[in-house]
Amino acid sequence: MKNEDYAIVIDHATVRFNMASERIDNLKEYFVKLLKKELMFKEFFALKDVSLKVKKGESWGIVGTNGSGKSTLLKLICGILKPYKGTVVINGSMAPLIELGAGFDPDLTARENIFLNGAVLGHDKHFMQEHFEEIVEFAELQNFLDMPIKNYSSGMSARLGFAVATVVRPDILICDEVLSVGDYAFQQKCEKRMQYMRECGTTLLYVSHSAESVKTVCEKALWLRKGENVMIGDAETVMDQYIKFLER
Ligand SMILES: Nc1ncnc2c1ncn2[C@@H]1O[C@H](COP(=O)(O)OP(=O)(O)OP(=O)(O)O)[C@@H](O)[C@H]1O
Repeated sequence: MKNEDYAIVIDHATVRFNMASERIDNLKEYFVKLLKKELMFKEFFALKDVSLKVKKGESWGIVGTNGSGKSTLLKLICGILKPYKGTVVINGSMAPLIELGAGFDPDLTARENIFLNGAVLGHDKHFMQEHFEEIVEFAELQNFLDMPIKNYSSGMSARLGFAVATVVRPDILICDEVLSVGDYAFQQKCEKRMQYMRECGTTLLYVSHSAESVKTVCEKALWLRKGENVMIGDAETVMDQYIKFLER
């Protein structure tokens, strides 16, 4: 297979963080230690030698317990983090839904934020005007449009974020657990939209703690544990093994 047939190629990627190895209580203490070169760090590898090849149009679930490296992997793919070792190659436009409220200004109203978030995703004002009603309708927030986002609940922000990110079909849609804060009915609606996008050819990466949701939405899955790739394969098989591991 040629490289352009893949949406994402991650080759032996390692992500390293420097973590302070002692407690520092304030900024002054930090700078004194920094100037005296007394700051002690220890290395922490959030991802260790992970490889993944995602073909265009495939849908992948990424699973693992808390702290296993799922968000780190998504941030690596979105370019928020750079690999310490290894490489990441992306082919196509990307709509990342990674952190709740990312791309929103809390002091602006929902109406203003729709345009702001649209601009962050590369859509001009005219385009956003054209799709405004559709976004609001999907998010079901007609009555809250003139409220600042800081007064939104986490579920309401997630609705709006998902509605804006999926108004056009991106080549690659990346969904972290932002959807888990939505209520059941909205999660079902998002699942349906993800399935529809998948049918239209969008490549999907989806982090979820719900095995059922991953099985419904994804054909493939990657299971991470302590930053390492435990299992990779079709979603049914990986999820069954993962559930067995959780139930031990
Ligand atoms: N900026 C950072 N600096 C230091 N360590 C970090 C940083 N970001 C993440 N980590 C560490 O990397 C590890 C993986 O974190 P990550 O957020 O990728 O886990 P996760 O699988 O998404 O977890 P969760 O299910 O809780 O969301 C954790 O141990 C976390 O503490």
